[in-house]
Amino acid sequence: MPETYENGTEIEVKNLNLWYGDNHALHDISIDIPKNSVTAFIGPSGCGKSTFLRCLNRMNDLIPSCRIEGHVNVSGEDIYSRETDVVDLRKKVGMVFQKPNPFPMSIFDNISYGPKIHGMSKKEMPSIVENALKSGALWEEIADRLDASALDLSGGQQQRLCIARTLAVKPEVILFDEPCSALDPISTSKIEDLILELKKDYTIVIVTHNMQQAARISDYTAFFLLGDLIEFGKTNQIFENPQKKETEDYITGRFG
Ligand SMILES: Nc1ncnc2c1ncn2[C@@H]1O[C@H](COP(=O)(O)OP(=O)(O)OP(=O)(O)O)[C@@H](O)[C@H]1O
Repeated sequence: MPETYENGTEIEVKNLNLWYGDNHALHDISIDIPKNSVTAFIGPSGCGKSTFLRCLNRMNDLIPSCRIEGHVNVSGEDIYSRETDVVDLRKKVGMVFQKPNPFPMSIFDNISYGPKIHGMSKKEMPSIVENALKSGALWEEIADRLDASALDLSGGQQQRLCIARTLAVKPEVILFDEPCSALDPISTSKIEDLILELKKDYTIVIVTHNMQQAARISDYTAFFLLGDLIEFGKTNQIFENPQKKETEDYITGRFG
């Protein structure tokens, strides 16, 4: 595991175990995720990537059979402590899902929804919406139709809207769960460019099935297999000089 990071550590996970009923799905995971960087989680289907990602903003709380042991600190805060307010946590640690999921309302209302809930001032809403759409690389395409339904946007635009919606509440971390798997190559490349831009201001963690994508956009890569974190390191080291045979087999396409 890398020891120190240029921008410091954003997320510290220690000895995290997770069960769905009797299924022990994550085994004693410990990892330090660097600030203002892109960290990719890779591994074959069912290895626990999405489950682990969801641990980082307590999305698994919504699954009744799920039990978690261990520690997760986000910018120094123990997110599984009794005092943690989950709504505040999910503001700090935003999430973008595999399929774009805009609300069935206007573009403007999609972006202003979160800021309103978090009590941001109504007067500032137009500038909050504009800034979020600019940061989400969507403003120029839709500035003249903020009242149109978000559902009329293309799939790629919807995904950038969902990213802008996450940015509008000013998170510190953004979790991406295979954000491009429903998108064409051009939309995918726009999202990848956007992620590279966003890492200047945010800590990014992305689950991807696409190893070329991990190699293109991530600074660090974690390889998971059957609920174990097998190897974690700088992306070029993981891809060019993996230390574990399982990583090498996966990277070179021998399985998975
Ligand atoms: N809601 C759930 N309830 C019960 N078991 C689950 C649930 N979600 C995931 N699992 C199980 O946990 C394990 C890890 O699944 P997970 O979806 O995290 O893997 P993954 O690596 O993200 O897979 P994929 O790449 O296919 O999305 C699998 O055995 C899966 O069946």
